[in-house]
Amino acid sequence: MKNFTIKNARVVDPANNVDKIADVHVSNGKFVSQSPDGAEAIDANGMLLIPGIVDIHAHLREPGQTSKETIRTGTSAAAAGGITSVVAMPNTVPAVDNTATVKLVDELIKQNAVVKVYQTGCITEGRAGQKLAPIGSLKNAGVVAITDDGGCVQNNELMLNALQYADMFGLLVMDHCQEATLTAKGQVHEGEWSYKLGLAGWPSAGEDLIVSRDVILSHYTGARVHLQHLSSGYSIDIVRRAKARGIKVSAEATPHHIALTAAACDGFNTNAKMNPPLRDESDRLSIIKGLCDGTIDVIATDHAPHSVNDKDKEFDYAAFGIIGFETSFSVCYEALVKSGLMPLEKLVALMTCNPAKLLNLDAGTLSCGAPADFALIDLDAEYVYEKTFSRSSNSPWLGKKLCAKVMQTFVNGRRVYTAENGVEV
Ligand SMILES: NC(=O)N[C@@H](CC(=O)O)C(=O)O
Ligand SMILES: [Zn+2]
Ligand SMILES: [Zn+2]
Repeated sequence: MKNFTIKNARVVDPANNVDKIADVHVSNGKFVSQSPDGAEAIDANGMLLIPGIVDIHAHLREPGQTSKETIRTGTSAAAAGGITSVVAMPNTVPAVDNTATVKLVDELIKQNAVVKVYQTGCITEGRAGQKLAPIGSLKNAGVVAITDDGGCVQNNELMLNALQYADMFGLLVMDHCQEATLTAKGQVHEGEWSYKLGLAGWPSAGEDLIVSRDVILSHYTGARVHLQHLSSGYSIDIVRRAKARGIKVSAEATPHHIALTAAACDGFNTNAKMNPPLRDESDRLSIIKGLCDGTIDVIATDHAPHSVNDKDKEFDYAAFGIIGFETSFSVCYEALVKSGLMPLEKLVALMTCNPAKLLNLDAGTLSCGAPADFALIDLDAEYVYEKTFSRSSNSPWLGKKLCAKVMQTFVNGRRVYTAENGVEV
């Protein structure tokens, strides 16, 4: 299927301000302006056609934790979610804190990835927060950002140095914002549900402190900083004010913090246990306000697979994190667009061109000459979320009814997924 035209789709391409019924032409893996020679016609029948989703926060677990996920299983799940570019976090075993590991993972990606995968490197050696990783070498080896995700650099001087070094190399620092003394023992958001369940509380002040610290350091150094998976309403106020002052800060939110609150932990549901925790309805509404007014730039899944062994235990002992690739678009569409809170074009921007722009990736648009990465979605479909291509099944939406189903996903003009036949490698 080298040359083809998708006909009669509702094409939404926020990078080009497009929302109309149109034909989309593909030749040799790229979007082109006219129907190419010998093009096969594919009737999309009014389905939604969007640029492939760009997910800048995900855990693929390879190397080291392949019982939870592999690059093959993780990227298969991504394809099923309409995601064509994935940015992998470096908290693998070993952690991606040196060039040799970047090269090893690159090989694994080349051999196994179903969609495009970009790597991040660690801020500190072994994510231990003691000594900077070789940031310049990591950049030369191809990482697109650095982060100690899963943990947060507590030492302010080290973080200041990280921002300065990364800036010299044109690398973005992404931070998992969490002050250790306030959060180390936390299980669920401190409030109604920590009291009801009798579990250790996790105050949002732990996030707010580091968000403030990072804003201050970004202001001081002039370096960019990106705040991962924000969960606290007050954090979003801090980012809003920082942006108004011209500080180079960006932020992301996850589908679960957009759609759920701590109430999902009722019954000690470990599939609602994650880092940072689900919080109050007021926090959820602040996140949505932040997405609508541009304070939060990006939606990213924080796809975090964990095996049944890691999850099916007492709440205190269960691992933090949920899978999110396959449900991301459906969950956000329902919470944001179907609810009338946000136009479809805005949601698509938050999931495609905004994240691509943040990391300067050649993705997120249907522009002529761009790689033909796109997804076809049936907005009217309702379905029960059951099977998962992920090796793990730690999702609060398993067995639940969702809407807006990804029907087909294309990478470089090649169909890699259909709802009918699954992943085509
Ligand atoms: N989000 C999570 O709850 N867990 C992530 C780590 C992280 O994103 O902080 C994981 O690697 O399992
Ligand atoms: Zn994190
Ligand atoms: Zn993460």
